[in-house]
Amino acid sequence: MLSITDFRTTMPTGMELRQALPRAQMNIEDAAEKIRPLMQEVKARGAVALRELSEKFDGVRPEHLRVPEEELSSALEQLDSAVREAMDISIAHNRAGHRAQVPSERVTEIMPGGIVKQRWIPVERVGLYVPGGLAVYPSSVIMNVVAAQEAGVGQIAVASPPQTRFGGRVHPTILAACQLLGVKEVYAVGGAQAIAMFAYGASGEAGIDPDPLCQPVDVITGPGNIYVAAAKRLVRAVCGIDAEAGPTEIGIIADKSANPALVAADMISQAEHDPNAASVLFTDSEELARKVEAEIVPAAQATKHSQRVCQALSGPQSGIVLVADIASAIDAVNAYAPEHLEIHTVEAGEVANQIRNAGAIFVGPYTPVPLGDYLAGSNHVLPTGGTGRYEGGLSVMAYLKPVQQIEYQRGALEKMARPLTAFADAEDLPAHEEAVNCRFE
Ligand SMILES: NC(=O)c1ccc[n+]([C@@H]2O[C@H](COP(=O)([O-])OP(=O)(O)OC[C@H]3O[C@@H](n4cnc5c(N)ncnc54)[C@H](O)[C@@H]3O)[C@@H](O)[C@H]2O)c1
Ligand SMILES: N[C@H](CO)Cc1c[nH]c[nH+]1
Ligand SMILES: [Zn+2]
Repeated sequence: MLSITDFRTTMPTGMELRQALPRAQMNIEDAAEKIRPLMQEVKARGAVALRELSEKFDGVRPEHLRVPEEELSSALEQLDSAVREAMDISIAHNRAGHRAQVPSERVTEIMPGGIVKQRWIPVERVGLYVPGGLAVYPSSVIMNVVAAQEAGVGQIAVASPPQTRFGGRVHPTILAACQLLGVKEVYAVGGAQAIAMFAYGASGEAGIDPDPLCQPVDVITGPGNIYVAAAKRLVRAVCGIDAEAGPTEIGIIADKSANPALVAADMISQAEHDPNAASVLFTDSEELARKVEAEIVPAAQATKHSQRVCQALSGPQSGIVLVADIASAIDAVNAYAPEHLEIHTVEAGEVANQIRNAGAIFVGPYTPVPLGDYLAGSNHVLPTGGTGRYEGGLSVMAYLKPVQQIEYQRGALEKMARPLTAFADAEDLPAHEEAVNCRFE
């Protein structure tokens, strides 16, 4: 079921290594070309286009694109008590984790009478995407909303696909999570069309919706399938986004001390998200590789979402990478930059310290990815497709702008007049020096 890439005798380096590792064939650029026209439709025709696109991609035409407030409150009233309790724990853990990320304002005295203040200002309005195609993700409501709230964002809007099973409404657990967190602006809009609605704003349909239906936002965050990730890439010129958090990936570094049943279970757990999900094992033990394959085949066939799990595990994006030693496994992982990385080796903490590129790192056999998906207090919205080489997971920083505030007194500016004149002369910008010198004439 899992393909084998054998680097034990020779391992490529640099660009060649990146290309030799298991990766999905469908790339985000191809997906972007497919959805570009539909995003222009939303920009031009607002709610009318949103309803047409829902019919085409979600198989249902939502009556209310903007979810009425009564739907939100009744969803929370009807929420199962065990799920409510789990959400409460997740919210508390995530609040603690995200509050600790908020940087404090800093004032630096550069010279007597001259200060630079580093401020962190939240953006005004954000659009948060919550997936709802093959599975529904109330946990992603918590991951997005708690991070935005802890950053101090004032206006929070959420979008999630309309569900055929619920007559074109957003899934009730997603609505309940929104209500629990005090989010009142929720849209039954999914996929790339939701990202377009947030980026460009959308007019309402005459006689049905308020007009405008949705105002444009400053930042869009949240996970989704390849079309959602591609749409976020396309709107980068008009608003901020978090990392490209596309189809899920798990990388596992394991040595012969690892428990093959746990490794197999964790690879299956993330494969169940999407047929395009990737599960890759990096190991220096051929014996472990054999045992994992023996565990994974029957387990993948028996699990509830067997079809998409088997498709994900046998696709070109998944497999086993055999390496000469754990140092080579670390190099291969750094070249791959998995969304999630689990470490099942002796001295797992030391291996973790050598990882440079991964969305989140899960250390030891008692820290499986599903813990981070729901309850660990870390964020599960994480970079995929190798973007973890230069982007991090969702945090309060996605919603905060660093702004420098500068204040010099007369004496400090006077001291800087001479060197400033020299700079302005060197750049042949005499009006710059005049703007300073005129203050002292
Ligand atoms: N990286 C992360 O942080 C992270 C976190 C959670 C989930 N995920 C990923 O989110 C994804 C959720 O995917 P999903 O499909 O279940 O839900 P989704 O909400 O992301 O996508 C569903 C939407 O996709 C659109 N769509 C479907 N087929 C299309 C097509 N052919 N062309 C254009 N648009 C199309 C539809 O509009 C639909 O509303 C999974 O890939 C999962 O692995 C990633
Ligand atoms: N593993 C996903 C991140 O890629 C997050 C998630 C939500 N629910 C279950 N899992
Ligand atoms: Zn998951």
